[in-house]
Order: sequence, then structure tokens, then C-alpha cells
Amino acid sequence: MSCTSPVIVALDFSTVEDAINLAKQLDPTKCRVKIGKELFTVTGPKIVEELQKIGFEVFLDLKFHDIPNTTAMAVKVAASMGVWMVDIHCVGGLAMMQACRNVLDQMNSKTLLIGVTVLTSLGLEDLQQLSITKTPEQQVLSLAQLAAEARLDGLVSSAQEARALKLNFPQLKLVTPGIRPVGASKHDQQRIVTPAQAMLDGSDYLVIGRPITKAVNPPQALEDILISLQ
Ligand SMILES: O=C(O)c1cc(=O)[nH]c(=O)n1[C@@H]1O[C@H](COP(=O)(O)O)[C@@H](O)[C@H]1O
Repeated sequence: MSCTSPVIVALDFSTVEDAINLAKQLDPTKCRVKIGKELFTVTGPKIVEELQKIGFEVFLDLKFHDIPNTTAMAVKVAASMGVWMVDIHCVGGLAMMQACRNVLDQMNSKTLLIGVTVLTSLGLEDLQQLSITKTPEQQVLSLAQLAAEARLDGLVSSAQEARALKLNFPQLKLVTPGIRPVGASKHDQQRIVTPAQAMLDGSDYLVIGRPITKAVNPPQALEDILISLQ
């Protein structure tokens, strides 16, 4: 059965056992799962297969960022594993994004190619430290312009930019981490939004990690979030 929920649960764990244990408490019709750098580095591709076997669509979040050929070949391998979504950093540039698009087109792949704009852990001062004089929203919008030109399927940004992105780039799917239910800890996130507000503002998918994975009762935490969206 395919998943219609907007929630993607970030399985940020350091062992296969912990990731599978959490995933098995969740229902693949109620969320998708995300494999990030920590989990993939320790497990390699077998975790993708294991999660697919128990019915989950997988977002392989390795945020590739390299020269065009290297990045496109990494995207090709990810797509050949049958992942639902893969991401690359937009700051890799237009040629890099186009190379990734082309490789997926040549494979007739259905894997969604998503460009990371400005990480949700970064605020205005962090951008200034990087010699970026734009606000986070301005920087997100200018990277989105390049991503649209490269015909990416969507973007990762904070939901704080969702409204402006949907207005200017309605064809792009918006994947928004930095989601925090009312009262939840921010942890290392800066540009945070509640689940319901993110959906109202135009997010298509909500990436949620610790508010679910570190909850006393993860399936209930997911359920509470889904109820808050109704
Ligand atoms: O690409 C991502 O998923 C991502 C991009 C971004 O800008 N910010 C961000 O937090 N993420 C990921 O989203 C997840 C957020 O986890 P929590 O902060 O625990 O909800 C982590 O796995 C991050 O790696």
C-alpha cells in the first residue's frame, strides 16, 4: 500500500538494530523514513534494503556535493537501489544539478531528486560568517531558482521559506526539516516551524527526527503529529 502521509521520520541511529527497532514500531502507510549520514556510514546499503523489505519508502539523505560527474554517479547508484528520494546540495552549482537530473532521466528513474538550499540549523549570523550577505530566505530563493532551472523535483528548506517558495516555484516539492511540535526542544535547529503551520505554508513533506525517535512512545508521537494536521 502506498503512503499518503507527509511525514518522513529521520532514523538518525548508529546501528541497524536501533533503526529497525524504531521502524518496526511505525506503520509504513503513516510515514516514510529517512536514512542519513550516520546510519548509512555505519551500515551501508543493506539498511536501505531492510527498510524497503518491511514496506517503507526511503529518502536517502546523503546530501551529495562534489564535482558534477562524481555527484551524478553517486545519484545513479542511489537510484539503482530503488530509493524514493535522494538529495544533493544546490551550492554544488547548476552544472552539478543538471548532471544529476540527466543521469536520472537516462535511467527513466522515478527517484525524486531534491536540492538542499540553506540548512535549517543556519541563521542570519551563520550566513554572514560564510560571507553570504543575503538573508536565509533570499539565499533559499536564489538557490531555488537554479534548482528549478536544473529541473530538480524539489527542495529542502526550512518551512519558514515554504510560502515564498510555493508562490515562486509551485512545480517544486517542498521537503522541510526543522519541524517542532509546540513546546518541543529546538535541539540544534534554528529555523523551526510547527507541523500544522508548515503544511499550511505549503510544505509537501515534513522531516521529523528527535520529536518522534526520542519520544517515550514514538508511534504515539507520530500519531499526535498526524492528528495535529487534520
Ligand atoms: O536534508 C535534511 O533532511 C536536513 C536538511 C536540513 O536543512 N536540516 C535538517 O535537519 N535535515 C535533517 O533532518 C533531520 C532533522 O532531525 P530532527 O532535528 O531530530 O527533527 C536530521 O536528520 C537532519 O539531518
